[in-house]
Amino acid sequence: MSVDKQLLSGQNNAVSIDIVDGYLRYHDSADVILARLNIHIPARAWTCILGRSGCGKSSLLRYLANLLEDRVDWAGEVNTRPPCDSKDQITYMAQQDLLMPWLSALENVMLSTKFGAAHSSAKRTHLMVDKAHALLQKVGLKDKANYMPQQLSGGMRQRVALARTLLQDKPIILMDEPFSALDAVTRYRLQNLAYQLLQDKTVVLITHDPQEAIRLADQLYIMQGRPAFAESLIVPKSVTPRNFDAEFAELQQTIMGRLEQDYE
Ligand SMILES: Nc1ncnc2c1ncn2[C@@H]1O[C@H](COP(=O)(O)OP(=O)(O)OP(=O)(O)O)[C@@H](O)[C@H]1O
Repeated sequence: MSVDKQLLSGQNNAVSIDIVDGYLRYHDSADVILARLNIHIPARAWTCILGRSGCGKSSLLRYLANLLEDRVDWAGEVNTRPPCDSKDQITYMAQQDLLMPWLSALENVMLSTKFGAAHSSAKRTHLMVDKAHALLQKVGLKDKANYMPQQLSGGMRQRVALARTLLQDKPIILMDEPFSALDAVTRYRLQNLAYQLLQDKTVVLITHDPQEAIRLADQLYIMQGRPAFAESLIVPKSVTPRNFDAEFAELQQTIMGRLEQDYE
């Protein structure tokens, strides 16, 4: 497929990840953070991960995103299917929007195109600008393309970050509490938007919010213990994003019980 066609259509290659017997320890600490960690992350589905503060959720995500590089000892397997270099397949979206304050919303969405731009043709650049505008429209910020981050609300900034994530068009999206700093309604709306826009992606969402996890999860894990392992919980059969019902409430209660136990 030509670069232009790829840009227009998206890569659309589905990738699943299996973590087998994961073990993680920071070089500068004697504490083992993760051990015997087994997680199946299916392609084109949402895998949500909960766990007490400090259990190692971000460490796991950052390791998968290749952000910990030489700072940890890792043992165990991370198998992607189809086999691929996960570095090329992953976009990481953090709790903080990480927008560059000196760039406009549009330029922030296009940030990834600045790297390796040496080979960019004028046609490709033009195409990316069009695509960035189209994505800003999708996230409801069509009229804010030239706004600077400080002129946008927290929810708007996270929508710019979402558009930036989409522009990269990688099959795997790792989200580390992307909605946690937002008020309840903005969070709810952004969950729906992200769900809608990331339907063909393999998504891993770390959250502290059991309701968020239950609304969105096709696969749900709780990390617990010291060092932490992951337990899979069965989610309701209803379609996501789920509405609140008896099954939802029951699972929420189960999760709260597990989390509470783990603080003891
Ligand atoms: N660079 C580091 N060196 C040593 N230990 C670290 C480092 N970064 C994090 N840790 C430790 O690893 C453990 C897991 O941290 P991590 O941020 O992954 O937890 P978390 O589950 O994401 O927490 P939270 O939910 O509060 O964000 C913590 O005990 C933390 O102190």
